[in-house]
Amino acid sequence: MNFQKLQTLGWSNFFLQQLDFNLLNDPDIQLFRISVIHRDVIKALGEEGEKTLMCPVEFRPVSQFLAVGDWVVTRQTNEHCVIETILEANNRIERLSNQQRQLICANLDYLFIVTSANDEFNLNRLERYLALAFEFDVCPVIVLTKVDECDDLYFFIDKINTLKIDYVFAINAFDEQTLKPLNEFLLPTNTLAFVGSSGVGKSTLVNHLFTDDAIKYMKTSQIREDDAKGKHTTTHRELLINNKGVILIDTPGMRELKLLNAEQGLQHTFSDIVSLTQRCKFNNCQHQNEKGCAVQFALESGELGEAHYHNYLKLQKEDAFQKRQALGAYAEKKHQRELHMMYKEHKK
Ligand SMILES: Nc1nc2c(ncn2[C@@H]2O[C@H](COP(=O)(O)OP(=O)(O)OP(=O)(O)O)[C@@H](O)[C@H]2O)c(=O)[nH]1
Ligand SMILES: [Zn+2]
Repeated sequence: MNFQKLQTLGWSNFFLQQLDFNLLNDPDIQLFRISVIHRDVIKALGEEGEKTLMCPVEFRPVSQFLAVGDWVVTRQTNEHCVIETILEANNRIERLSNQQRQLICANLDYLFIVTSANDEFNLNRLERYLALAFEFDVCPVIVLTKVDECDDLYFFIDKINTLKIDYVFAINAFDEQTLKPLNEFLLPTNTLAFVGSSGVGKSTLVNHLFTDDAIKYMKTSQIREDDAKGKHTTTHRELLINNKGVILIDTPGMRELKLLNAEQGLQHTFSDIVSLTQRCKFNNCQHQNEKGCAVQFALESGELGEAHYHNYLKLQKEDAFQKRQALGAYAEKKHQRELHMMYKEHKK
């Protein structure tokens, strides 16, 4: 096996230790890093480039067992290259979708959390992204974009500093000088992913950080697939390596992670209920049997549909649960960090 080649794909001793060494002499055995998961089509990068893999039934549904960025051991049969083992990952980002966990990506070194120095900026949202990074054990890097467009940079920086994060960068994507400090993360075999709201400048940043070659590579990395109906659909490659050897994971799931910020979405989606709650007699109304509850009144009069209301309650509960879970891990990590700082100060 050509481990040198595999290392350029992010292979490390952590994975090597998991291998059964008898397997290494078996000519039918190969190692791959998953590069695309599109419905049932799984592609992966290995010693000899990209290959389509077969996923056996015990690893289905795929989204619950396998993520882009995972390492797998495969066995070549007459017809297929079949996944035999999924190696334990350094980390895996997942989310709950219809009560089921869904894997999004695996084996990240850094999660770039992108936000912009304008109205989009929201400390709450940043906290939820950080919570996600800490929950799944990925090192967060906060990138504040569009600093060229704001008057008071320190308004934003001061807020970000309250989060006590090691890596914070303020950039103008079109000013090379401001991008330079990011080079410390752009090392060969590092795997990165970007999250952040739409329009904050993720693609712009990726295009700048990943040199011209990589952009061309991204543009030409469309893959044509036959879907079940025999039609051609186009997917793009979800794990990319630029000419410096930096690895980028960009999956649809990663882009949709903004859904984590469900609270605002809920308020928006159920604005009719939210405005009803503002008409309740008591500020702390639980909308159960309280006197003067506008919600109960609207339910009784039929102004508010039962199903609509129950859907709101259900989603609100789910969101609160996810937030508690995530913030729990975040609060814990923040606490540990503060202890560590105190300890360091003390030693000085
Ligand atoms: N002035 C300024 N504009 C920027 C900067 N970064 C990005 N932009 C602009 O912001 C707009 C949105 O940038 P995108 O890179 O498409 O944002 P995105 O986060 O990828 O958005 P989605 O693809 O919707 O998720 C574009 O018009 C960019 O040119 C910056 O640092 N300064
Ligand atoms: Zn009420």
